[in-house]
Order: sequence, then structure tokens, then C-alpha cells
Amino acid sequence: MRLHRAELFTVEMPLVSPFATSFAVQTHRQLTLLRVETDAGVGWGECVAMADPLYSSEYLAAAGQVISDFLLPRLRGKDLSASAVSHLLGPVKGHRMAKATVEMALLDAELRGASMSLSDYLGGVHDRVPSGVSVGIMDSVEELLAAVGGYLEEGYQRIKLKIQPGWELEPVRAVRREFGDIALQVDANAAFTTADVRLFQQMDEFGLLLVEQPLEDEDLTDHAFLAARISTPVCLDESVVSAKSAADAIALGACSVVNIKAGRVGGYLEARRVHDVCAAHGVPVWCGGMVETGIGRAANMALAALPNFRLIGDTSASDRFFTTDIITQPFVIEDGYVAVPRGPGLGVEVDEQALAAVTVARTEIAL
Ligand SMILES: O=C(O)CCC(=O)N[C@@H](C(=O)O)c1ccccc1
Repeated sequence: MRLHRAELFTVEMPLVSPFATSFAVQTHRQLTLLRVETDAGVGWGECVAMADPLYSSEYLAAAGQVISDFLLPRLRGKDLSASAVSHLLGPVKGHRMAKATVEMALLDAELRGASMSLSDYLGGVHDRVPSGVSVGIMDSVEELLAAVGGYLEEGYQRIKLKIQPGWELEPVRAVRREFGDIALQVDANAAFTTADVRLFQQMDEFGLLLVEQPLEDEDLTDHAFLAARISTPVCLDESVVSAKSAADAIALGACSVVNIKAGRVGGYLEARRVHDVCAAHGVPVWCGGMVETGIGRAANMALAALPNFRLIGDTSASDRFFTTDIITQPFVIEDGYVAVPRGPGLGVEVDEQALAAVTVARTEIAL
């Protein structure tokens, strides 16, 4: 497969409501899409980095520059296969979300040309996945309960609550009291320290599925210290950046569940390797979301269909975050599930008009 043309789209999509985490309050999702033209067909990749380096060190402007100045030039004129892209991009240090974007676009093009769905290519075993939703930090417990009630009404099978110092025991206790033993977990986005062990021991009373990334990204031994003192399973997100780092975290006892986000680990092929390493250790995984458009959401649904994705992910419908998605058939929740695309490649089609309406800039990359 040869790469003939590449174009970056800078996109800004308004969120249906502000989404607050321990590190930011988002009212819009700014993101970058990569469109490639190859002799196998057109492919799309979505960069999950944020506009600011608050979730990880990557950020959108840098990712766009790395893609155009350092990643795509390494593919110029080469006879490519998507599975070889990560090797070709390997010499470039870090920038995993940027690399994931390039690999995803080429994987989409290659699979469309081969009339194979991403789910089949990755080894998906389900044609629908249970749907979970991420609920941000709210201004009041009443507002939180109304939001959670609404999502449960829509059929979401798992609720993830964002927490931070000052917004932790009270909201979780209120949700437990109001809605009983629903599937419930929390995500701290690294907002706590080992001084908070007592707080997480108190959280054990809520019977949570897991507590996600309570401590700093690099704090593997501190996560192991915490995990040894609480009964709630510890799940890592930001700390796991590759299959090797997943194996290290598991070996250190830092986690017993892993949140897999393809962008965070460098692509969907590395995401499958993380899945396989975790499966080999008997560690269940789930698919984390990064407020993706239907393009990234489609790839996540394919990934979430793999057999060791045994916990419910952030596999929400398009309208969880956006009134209008940029694909022709937005994802919807049906009986608590979302369908896994079965068409070639990502299995979704970009709605050119809807995309144009949220495109802030288009940049042709010289190849
Ligand atoms: O369902 C979704 O797509 C969002 C899930 C979610 O909470 N993502 C958070 C996170 O910390 O995991 C996030 C969103 C955007 C950017 C960074 C992180």
C-alpha cells in the first residue's frame, strides 16, 4: 500500500454539557483528524490528545506537527502495511497519540481495500458491546444524581464517576444510596496521593468495580502500596503506555485491571498487545474513551469486542457528548449495548457536511 496524499483536519465540536475531570473542564472537544489517500483507498485516523497537555504530555498542536514533520515523512514512498507502521515510526520517541493516529488511518485504508472489518482484523468476538458512561464532576450531588438517573434510564450498564479531593465519598455514597447496587466505578485521573489511603479504605464500603488511576502516572510502587491496603481493585489508565508497561505494572502489583486506550499506548495494534499481555496474566481490561468522534468511537467498539475486554468500557453513544456526530450513522445505545461496526475498515462513513461544519482548519501535508 502506498501513501499518496494526507490531510489534517483541525476540528472543534461543542459538548452537550460541560465535562469536568480532576484536571480540566471541557465545553468543546478540540481534536485532529488525519485523512489519508492510498492505493488501497481512503482512511481516517483520530488523534485523542487534548488541546492542552493536561491528561498526558501530548497536545494537539504538537501531535499535528509531529505527524506532518516527523511521522509521515518516514512513510513517504514506502510500500506500506499497517502492521509495519509502528516499526517504521519506532525511532521517533514518544508521541504515542500522534503515532496512533497515523497507524489508525493506514489501518482503515488497508482494511477497506481488503473488505475486512477492524473488529475481524483485531480478533473481535462480539457484534455488540455493553455500554458504559463516564460522568463528570458536578456542582452539586443533586445535579449528579439527576445525570446518573438519566444515563441509567437510557440503558447504560455501568457508571464511571470522576472524583477529585473534595468530591469523592459524598457523591459516591449518594449514588449508591439512590440507585442501589448498579455497576459503579470511580476515576481519579491521578488526583490523589498515598496520604489518601484512608479515604480509599473508606471507599471500599461502596463495593465499586474498581478505582481508576488514583495516583500519579509514574507511581507504580505507590499504586502497589495502595492496592495492598484496599479491597477495591485498582485500575490503571495514564500509567499504562505499552504492553511492556502493562506487564511491569501487573508484576509490581500496581493494578488488577487495565483501562486500554489505543491512543495512549500508540495504536490499536499495541492496544491488542496490551489486551493479550493482560489476558495472559488473568487481568481483565476495558476500553477507555477520550471523548472521540464517531471515527475513534468506531475503532474503540471494534477493540472492545476482543475477548478479554471483560469489563464494561466508556463505550457510550455519540449523543453522550455531541448533538451531531461527524459520521453518517451515529452510535446509539440499544438495550444497553452499542453495535460493533461490521463494514470494511472502521465500518463508518464520514459525513462530509457535518465534518465541514466543525472543521476549523484543513492542512495538506506534502508527501
Ligand atoms: O466516554 C468518553 O469518551 C470519556 C471517558 C473519560 O472519562 N475520559 C477521560 C479520562 O480521564 O479517561 C478523558 C477524556 C478526554 C481527554 C482525556 C481524558
